[in-house]
Amino acid sequence: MALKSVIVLEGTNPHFGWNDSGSKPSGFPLNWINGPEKVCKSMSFGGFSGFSACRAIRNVEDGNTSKRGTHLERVIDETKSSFPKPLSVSDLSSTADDGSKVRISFKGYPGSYTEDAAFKAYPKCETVPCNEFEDAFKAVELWLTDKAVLPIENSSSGSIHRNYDLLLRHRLHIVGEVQLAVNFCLLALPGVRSEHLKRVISHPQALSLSDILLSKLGVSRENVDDTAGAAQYVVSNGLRDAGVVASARAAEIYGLNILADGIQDDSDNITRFLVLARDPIIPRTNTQFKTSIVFTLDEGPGVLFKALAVFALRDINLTKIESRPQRKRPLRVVDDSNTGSAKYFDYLFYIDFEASMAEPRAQNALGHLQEFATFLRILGCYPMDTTL
Ligand SMILES: O=C(O)C(=O)C[C@]1(C(=O)O)C=C[C@@H](O)C=C1
Repeated sequence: MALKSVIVLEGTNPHFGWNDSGSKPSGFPLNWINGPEKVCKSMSFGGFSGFSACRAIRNVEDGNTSKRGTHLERVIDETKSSFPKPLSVSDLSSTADDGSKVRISFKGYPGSYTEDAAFKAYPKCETVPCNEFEDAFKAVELWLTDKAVLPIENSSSGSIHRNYDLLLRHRLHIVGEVQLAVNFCLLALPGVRSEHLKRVISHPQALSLSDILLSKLGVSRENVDDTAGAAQYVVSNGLRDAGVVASARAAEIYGLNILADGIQDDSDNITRFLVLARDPIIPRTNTQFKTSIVFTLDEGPGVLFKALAVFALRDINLTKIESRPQRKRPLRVVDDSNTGSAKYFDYLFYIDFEASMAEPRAQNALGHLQEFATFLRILGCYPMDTTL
């Protein structure tokens, strides 16, 4: 697959000169990290460039929905004439605007759990394997794919921090989430039995979450980038002393036998994935929506308490809070005349809350937060995945 060089303009969504050959992905992951990293400097809602979240939420009066609809709806209406149409919730089907299949980039090999998540969201999608998470983002930004799917947290091992950082560094929008019950299998080449295994290869998370069985087998563990990549590696090198922790679908794709099924230590092993796109979807209220934001605060007693109170005051349920170091400014030096200068770690706070940006209470909560947040960006407003 050849790559055309394109210019990326921030905040607009022109169709670039990418010529889609229509060919199926070869199965070899894409890898082309070479452009300058784009760092988010300003706060914006969705893809509506020129309209900051500050502007979108500040002028909204509590509970005020005029005949013309909410302020946010007016902003969207005003924006329609000059910008491409945002994706709608109905775009969570398997057809793109031009009727072709949705192309989804993901990190890993065919047969990985992330690819399973893409198929759960878009059963007929065409998946595009990538070498790195960043490649999956860039594939969308360069119009090579329509969407990207990436893991964000696991019920047992917690957050995938790298992807929180990438969400901020790139300007894609969260347009959906997928919750997947991850069922690990122990795989090996045909004819190999578990007592022949000296080592087991997989993604570090898959190995650590299958600790009970692997300890019983007394095998050594070898980390690779993804579960399906481990299956491919064992097959292509004909390794008869090595097992793999991966999915039943990976066993089928690479011709491995399943020696044990459901080997995860916790029977409830759920990974949550995000679906990202160039454009946001229009927030609605006819189904349960979630909104994801990232913000920073000044130092001071109770500032995080105040930030969280803007949601509690409006009866908005928080489903996730994560903090990450501000890599651009990891330390804040504060001059205190009594004790000298103090050094604080500076954090970004990521919050998911259960409300749609079409609801006044969500707009009001963010308007309130904006009064004391030093930075605020809405990462996306999207339908909740309530299925497993
Ligand atoms: O290796 C894979 O198959 C993946 O899709 C990645 C990933 C992850 O990074 O969290 C996804 C779910 C599994 O729990 C293990 C690994």
